[in-house]
Amino acid sequence: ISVRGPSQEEAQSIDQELFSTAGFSVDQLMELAGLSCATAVARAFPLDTDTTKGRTVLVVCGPGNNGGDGLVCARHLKLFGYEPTVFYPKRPKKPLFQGLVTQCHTMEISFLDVLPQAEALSRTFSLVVDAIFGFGFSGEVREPFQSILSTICAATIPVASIDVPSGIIPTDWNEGGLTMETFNQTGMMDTCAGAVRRCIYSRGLRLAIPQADAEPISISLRC
Ligand SMILES: NC(=O)C1=CN([C@@H]2O[C@H](COP(=O)(O)OP(=O)(O)OC[C@H]3O[C@@H](n4cnc5c(N)ncnc54)[C@H](OP(=O)(O)O)[C@@H]3O)[C@@H](O)[C@H]2O)[C@@H](O)CC1
Ligand SMILES: [K+]
Repeated sequence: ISVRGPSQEEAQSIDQELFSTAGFSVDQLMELAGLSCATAVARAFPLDTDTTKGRTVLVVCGPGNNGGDGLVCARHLKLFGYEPTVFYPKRPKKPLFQGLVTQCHTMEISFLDVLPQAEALSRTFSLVVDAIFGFGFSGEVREPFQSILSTICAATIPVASIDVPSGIIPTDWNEGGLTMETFNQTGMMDTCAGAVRRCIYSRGLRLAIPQADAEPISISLRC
């Protein structure tokens, strides 16, 4: 796999620019990001209506805005005909996130209290959407997310990562792109190589809002 994209710093500055000069709000951008990701998932993993499992998607959400993207993504996947289930172990007490959870409940999206073991997870779901960490991630992965990532990595189903595979610090990607070697250098992702090989990468938000005067950002993906 080889991915080229903006660095952590560039991604953060693009978002800051969208908030300030371009006048967008967080919930607007989050809605756009979640919809873009659901669209990318539907394209990469088309709905299989022949089996119950073919509709099932587990969306694992982290405590920041990447997790918010995941909640929006789950809602749109449901509208597209999938059966998303959400695992959201650490929930911020901000109205934005509480509203997103309420919206999922209203749409009869189930929430898990406990993440199943890798084998049960692979048997029950056709895909994991990884909305655990995005460009706000830093340092070593702390619990409970270390165990959660290990379980996801041990599962045999594909993983679709929103913004960036969780556990990766997206710096210096533009030098040679993000390669399997890069994944292997980042402790956590070492054990995840199998899962990463099967992941898609969606940075829908920044693709969806072109700026006429902006430097083009090249993103490419080969699996
Ligand atoms: N800019 C925007 O508003 C928009 C951005 N968008 C999306 O937001 C993403 C960036 O969001 P973000 O900045 O909230 O960071 P994110 O990656 O979700 O993680 C932060 C959380 O993770 C935690 N955490 C960190 N390191 C950790 C560790 N080692 N081990 C364990 N926990 C750790 C950290 O916890 P804390 O350090 O506070 O305890 C914090 O709670 C971006 O990638 C895109 O998907 C879109 O929604 C559009 C609007
Ligand atoms: K992610």
